Amino acid sequence: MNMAPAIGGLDRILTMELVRVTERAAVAAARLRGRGDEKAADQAAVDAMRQELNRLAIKGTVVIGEGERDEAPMLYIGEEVGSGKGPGVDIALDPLEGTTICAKNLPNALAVVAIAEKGSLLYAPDVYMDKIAIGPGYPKGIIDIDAEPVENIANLAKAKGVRVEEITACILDRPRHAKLIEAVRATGAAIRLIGDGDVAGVIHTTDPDETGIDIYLGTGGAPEGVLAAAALRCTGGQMQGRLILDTPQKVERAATMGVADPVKVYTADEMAKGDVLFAATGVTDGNMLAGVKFGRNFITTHTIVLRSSSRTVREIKARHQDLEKF
Ligand SMILES: O=P(O)(O)OC[C@H]1O[C@](O)(COP(=O)(O)O)[C@@H](O)[C@@H]1O
Repeated sequence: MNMAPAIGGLDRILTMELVRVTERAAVAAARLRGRGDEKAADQAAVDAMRQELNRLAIKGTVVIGEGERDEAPMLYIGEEVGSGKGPGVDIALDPLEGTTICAKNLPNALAVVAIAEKGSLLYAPDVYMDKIAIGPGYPKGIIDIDAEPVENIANLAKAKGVRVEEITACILDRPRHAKLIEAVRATGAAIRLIGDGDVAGVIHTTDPDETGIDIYLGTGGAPEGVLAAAALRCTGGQMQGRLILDTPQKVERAATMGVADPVKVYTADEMAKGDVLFAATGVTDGNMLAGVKFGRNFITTHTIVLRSSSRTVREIKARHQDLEKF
């Protein structure tokens, strides 16, 4: 008997179940923090996440995953997960978002998963995506991926009621962003340059008082873009993303995944439709989530779990005493 009726599409009990999925992946990765071995940490997170996903009462298909089938044993695109006894759902995941961050034990590595109704997530190929994002509470239309940074930042400062100098933009520290960085600095706004981890970068815009980040700008992975969009759908922020399909092969590949217009600008609503559940657990300490702590008698994890249909934001700090399970 199903005790928890589906409200807004997905069974709400899944929201809490999802926490275990990212908790386990985060603990597995955290055991390999700071060891300089990206691959080992990623594999540990993948194995732990797969094990927990397979306990969920869903018929899940990984649509945003760790690459193609031939790259197994990673959680590949098209892999079926779950017990097979529940509803069919789309799953976007990154068992270790920020593999290098974890290997160096730097801030903001996360274990991340999003679940949506079948056919609701953008099937993004593993290409780059141009992204712009701000948090909730601003009028629609104040950011535009095609506008100059000066315009987006001025609009945001005005809507926030602060001076441009009091705005902070988060940008991945990459040579490809040299012009963008110059343009943002020319506005007078501050930049937080991050080495990796733009899912966290986008999510940080949803709570500027806590994180100090007002806007995310720049180019990162498209799969990470869909994951971030899923989070923003739940918190009410605004995001735009455009796939960078700069070769005929990429255009063709995207077309086989259902992308008819190669230059389309997707909003968060278009990248993650319907009822969406999202969970992220800190692997390393970060601006929003604490990393995994290994104590004498228990392991501590810190997770946010979000749901779009209710806009609920839950923060779960868990003490895991049954250490055998980890
Ligand atoms: O390192 P690149 O090629 O600039 O790609 C940027 C992407 O890599 C990341 O920084 C880290 O991704 P991984 O966890 O796969 O290492 C993402 O957050 C970001 O979207």
